[in-house]
Amino acid sequence: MAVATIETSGLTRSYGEICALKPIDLSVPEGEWLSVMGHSGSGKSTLMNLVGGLDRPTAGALVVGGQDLSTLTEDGLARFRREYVGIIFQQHHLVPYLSALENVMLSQYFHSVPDEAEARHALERVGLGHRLKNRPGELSGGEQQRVCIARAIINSPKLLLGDEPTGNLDHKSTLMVMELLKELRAEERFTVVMVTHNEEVAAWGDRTIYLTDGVLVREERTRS
Ligand SMILES: Nc1ncnc2c1ncn2[C@@H]1O[C@H](COP(=O)(O)OP(=O)(O)OP(=O)(O)O)[C@@H](O)[C@H]1O
Repeated sequence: MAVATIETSGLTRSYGEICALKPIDLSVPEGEWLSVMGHSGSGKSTLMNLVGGLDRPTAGALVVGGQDLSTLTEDGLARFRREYVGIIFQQHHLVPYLSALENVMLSQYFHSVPDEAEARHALERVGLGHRLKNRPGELSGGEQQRVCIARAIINSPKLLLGDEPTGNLDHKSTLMVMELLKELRAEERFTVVMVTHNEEVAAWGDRTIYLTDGVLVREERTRS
């Protein structure tokens, strides 16, 4: 898989009676940073989960990096996620009794072979070279989120997904995390899809789409 383009056509996801995502046509070029906004329950996470191969569409076409995700087997989807996608959640999902370094190495374990030097380097890149041995409970919210970023980028994903990654952070930590993501993206050129409730966070992207009740109602270019 060479490039992280996303192409959807009539992409739909229903949960029984609930149509979480009405047919959506979306085209995200390689390297774009797309922000996804909308009120609670508008379908933001549903869309993010689909493009990240964490969920399957009910109908429509979904092609990411040239792969039609709707036709992949469970194993194929798992491989897609492993080789292609990095995810940062609002809840950190760090293991509380493991150090920052061990948390990053744990994710390597699922992708390939744990490599301490590589994990250390990833933590240094997010400015945590001095906090390797600390457990999540000993780190600030912003630092914990930076461990998550190290974990997400360690396998050089082509697509980085964020589900409210700064939702629990104060203004200063939010700025630090966004600045860090911007720097990493300038170096690695990955495509970003970031769900947020915060206009200021959305403005870090190139383009913002707005969902209402599962419908893409509006889009805005945030940067030239
Ligand atoms: N697994 C599920 N089973 C049933 N309904 C679901 C499921 N996941 C999401 N939904 C429903 O789909 C709709 C869209 O949910 P989604 O989580 O995508 O919204 P969201 O915009 O991300 O909301 P929030 O900002 O609150 O996280 C909601 O009505 C939600 O209740």
